[in-house]
Amino acid sequence: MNARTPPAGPMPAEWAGISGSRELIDRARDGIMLFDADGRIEVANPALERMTGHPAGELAGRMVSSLFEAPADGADGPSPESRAIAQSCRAMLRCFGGDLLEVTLEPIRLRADDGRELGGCYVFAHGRADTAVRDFAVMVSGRLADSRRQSEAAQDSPEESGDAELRRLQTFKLEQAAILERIAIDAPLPEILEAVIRMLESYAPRYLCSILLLDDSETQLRLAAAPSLPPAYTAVLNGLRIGPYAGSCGASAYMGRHVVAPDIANDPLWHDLHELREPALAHGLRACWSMPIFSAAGTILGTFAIYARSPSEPEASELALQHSCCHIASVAIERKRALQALKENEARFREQASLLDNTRDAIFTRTLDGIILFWNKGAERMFGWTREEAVGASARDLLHEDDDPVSFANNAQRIVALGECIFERDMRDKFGGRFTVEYRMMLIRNEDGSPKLVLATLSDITERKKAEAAVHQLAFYDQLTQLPNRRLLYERLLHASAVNGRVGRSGALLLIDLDNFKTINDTLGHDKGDALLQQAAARLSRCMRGSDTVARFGGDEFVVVLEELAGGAPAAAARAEMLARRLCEALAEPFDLNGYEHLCSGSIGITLFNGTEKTADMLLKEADLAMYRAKAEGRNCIRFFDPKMQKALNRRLELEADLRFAAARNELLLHYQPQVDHEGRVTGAEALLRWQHPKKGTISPEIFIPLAEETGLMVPIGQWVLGSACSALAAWRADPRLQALTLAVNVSIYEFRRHDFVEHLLHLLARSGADPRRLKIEITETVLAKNMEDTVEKMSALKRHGVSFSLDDFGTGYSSLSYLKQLPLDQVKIDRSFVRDVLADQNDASITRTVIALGNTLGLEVIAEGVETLEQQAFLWGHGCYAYQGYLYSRPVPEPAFRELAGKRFPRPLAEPDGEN
Ligand SMILES: Nc1nc2c(ncn2[C@@H]2O[C@H](COP(=O)(O)OP(=O)(O)OP(=O)(O)O)[C@@H](O)[C@H]2O)c(=O)[nH]1
Repeated sequence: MNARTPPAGPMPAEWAGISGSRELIDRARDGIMLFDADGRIEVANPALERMTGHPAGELAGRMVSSLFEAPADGADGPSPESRAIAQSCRAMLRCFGGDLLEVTLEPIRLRADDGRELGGCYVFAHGRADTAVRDFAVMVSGRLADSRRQSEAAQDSPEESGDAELRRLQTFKLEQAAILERIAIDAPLPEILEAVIRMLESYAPRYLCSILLLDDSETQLRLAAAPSLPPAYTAVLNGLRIGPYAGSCGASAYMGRHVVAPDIANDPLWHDLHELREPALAHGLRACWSMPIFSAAGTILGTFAIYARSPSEPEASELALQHSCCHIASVAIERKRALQALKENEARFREQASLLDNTRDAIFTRTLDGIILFWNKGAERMFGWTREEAVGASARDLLHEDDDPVSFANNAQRIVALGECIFERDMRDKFGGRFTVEYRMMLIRNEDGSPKLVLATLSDITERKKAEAAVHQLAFYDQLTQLPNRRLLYERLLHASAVNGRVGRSGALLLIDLDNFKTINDTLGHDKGDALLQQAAARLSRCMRGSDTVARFGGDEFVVVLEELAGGAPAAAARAEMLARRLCEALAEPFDLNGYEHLCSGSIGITLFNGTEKTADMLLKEADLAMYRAKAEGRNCIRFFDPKMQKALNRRLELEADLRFAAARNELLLHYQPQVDHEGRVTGAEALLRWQHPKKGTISPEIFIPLAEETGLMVPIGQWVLGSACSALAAWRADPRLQALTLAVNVSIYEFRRHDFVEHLLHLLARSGADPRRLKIEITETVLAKNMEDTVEKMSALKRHGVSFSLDDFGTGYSSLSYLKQLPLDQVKIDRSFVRDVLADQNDASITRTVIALGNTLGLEVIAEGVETLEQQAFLWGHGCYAYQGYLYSRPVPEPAFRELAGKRFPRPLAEPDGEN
């Protein structure tokens, strides 16, 4: 009791036996008053005083009616409708200052059998009255009424009857306490319910009781306890269907209220229930009062019935007892069911935990601070820590999260922000073993949404990672050297270009080709070749920074990609060259090929890049071009790709493409340059090839002839030239000015080397109708360099048909006299380079003289080309050269112009100029 709250007046004598009653009244939340038969307040509890504002102790002694605004039934306020317990009703309470307060009133009025008022108890509440308080008030009021009745009946010996009642009550209380204890120790429910019944039956031996429980379908009642009822009756009672006319219990459970059948034999509720009524009556059960057992939530759990052997209705005290028993039964049933639910939950949890234990994955939960709360068997297997060791420990220590604190801090933030996260991580177990996991974290929240804990699921993906790595290794690495292969190189190159472009830096691509590597394979064997490639790869790798790539491009070629070289292009070039030198030096160290010492070198081509303008293929082509230059310039050296080189290359490629179709498109044509004798007469012409390009105009033979030679186009072009020359010669036969002229045609070594060259030429001559004696084939010294026999044979064969031969560019090569003697030549031609400076350069003059002398000695005609001045002509004439060709007479001209020239007479040579060299 509150120290400031004074006791609510003295307790009437009858109340003294009900232990704890005063305290319950004083502590009740609801207002309680007890009044005597005159309607005078005996006790008013502190709650009532607080409600009404009346000073403490002031209510005791006042009339109940003074507290009500409008008493409904005359003197003492609302009149109860039943004999003892009326329905609750609304009432207006008069407060201390005169204010009115509307309350719910639970009236418990007590009357004697003759209808006399015995006083009673009122419970006031703002809402519904507390059922415990109400039950208590009912019980206390019942006891009070009984006690008053008995004291009236036994006026003579009040002490005696008071003592007996006190003992019965004490026994009842003790039994109640014992039952509560059994509930607390979780004794079986049937046992407890039986004890409740026995408690009432021993207090009131004239009664027999039963407890029935509503089944799950909520349509039938099942027998829970009825120790004193005849088994033949309980057998029929068990399974009783509830309903408005289903006997006292069936109706009580159906309607949810106290149902009294004062005489079973005549009661309408029992009327149609023969199967139950007959055995009841047969066993002497005449009255049945059934009360619903409510749960705390207000649902019906079952019924508690009291049977009497004679027709009767319950006294208020009996009702109070029944209430009390219902209450205890309700506590027992609810507790049992709660325990059952708890056990089922636990079993379910254990089952789920065992399922979690059966998975291969490690599953654990941790607080947000990282304290481990749950740790499954998978986690034990994965980490080596037992559940006992792990639960309560810090995940940070157990899982070595400090190895990577930043990442764990990030993940902790992510999980709170996003609710879950997945990542891969290398982990360590208790014994230091390492493995890789896929780590999934999920945030578990409280009902209000606040973070509660983290559920972690870890799958060991070490094997999968290894398999992936092996596949990756096969796909992206060279198996011999373990260097990145061509595929990975392309990726890195792409990445490097993109990065460099973004940051505005240059990168470099180096192509390294080992020099004469083939020889090692050929001389020492493939295994030594392999060993050299492996060692070379290792050396190249050692020279690299981590960010650079060295890849095996194929065969004995390696590619190095340098990313983000500092400074502009010149600095980048210098840096690339420095590294290339280092690479050369590294390769220059002797290699030990399983006991064989081998010296090796490499040729390196370098190109620079910036951004993604050039594709990987373009860069590789550039580096390749530069590398070939390095090879061409003696190997074991470094060359940069020069953009000019590329431009020339591109032009060449274009030209080559055009040249391929030039003949078919009629872009090729022959010009004719007259050849003149010392009398000034035209004796013939040299046919010179011209290419009239539709866009680029006339293209010089000095440009396109070497191109045709390099690209293999010389043969078809040469065939066109020969065919056209033959056609021209055939046409000349009809022109008296031309019919006696010879036509000189240049034949390249490529054509001449063809096995069917002779047949082909004869075929052209025959087909065109040209006179073979008018055709002069000009060959160069290179033709003579190889396979002399074949050359002589072909020349001789043609000569037999009248074709003559001139040796072009004589003196520029290495042809020896012995060659000249063997060849069936008709003419030698002095190269224009000697003629040009013949008057100014001693050497040229003496070579020219020698060639003329030689030709004359061998009986060969000598012709000089490039004759531009009369002085040159005079010199040549003076030294025995009687045939000339050059601008002095005419440039090469189209055929119509040549026809004109053919009849012309050019000036004869002058006398040899003075001061001959
Ligand atoms: N042992 C070995 N040889 C290879 C391998 N792959 C390619 N080769 C050979 O490597 C040689 C490459 O020769 P090239 O680079 O063309 O010629 P080289 O002899 O190095 O001559 P240069 O490059 O002009 O100095 C070829 O003979 C290939 O057969 C390999 O994996 N192992």
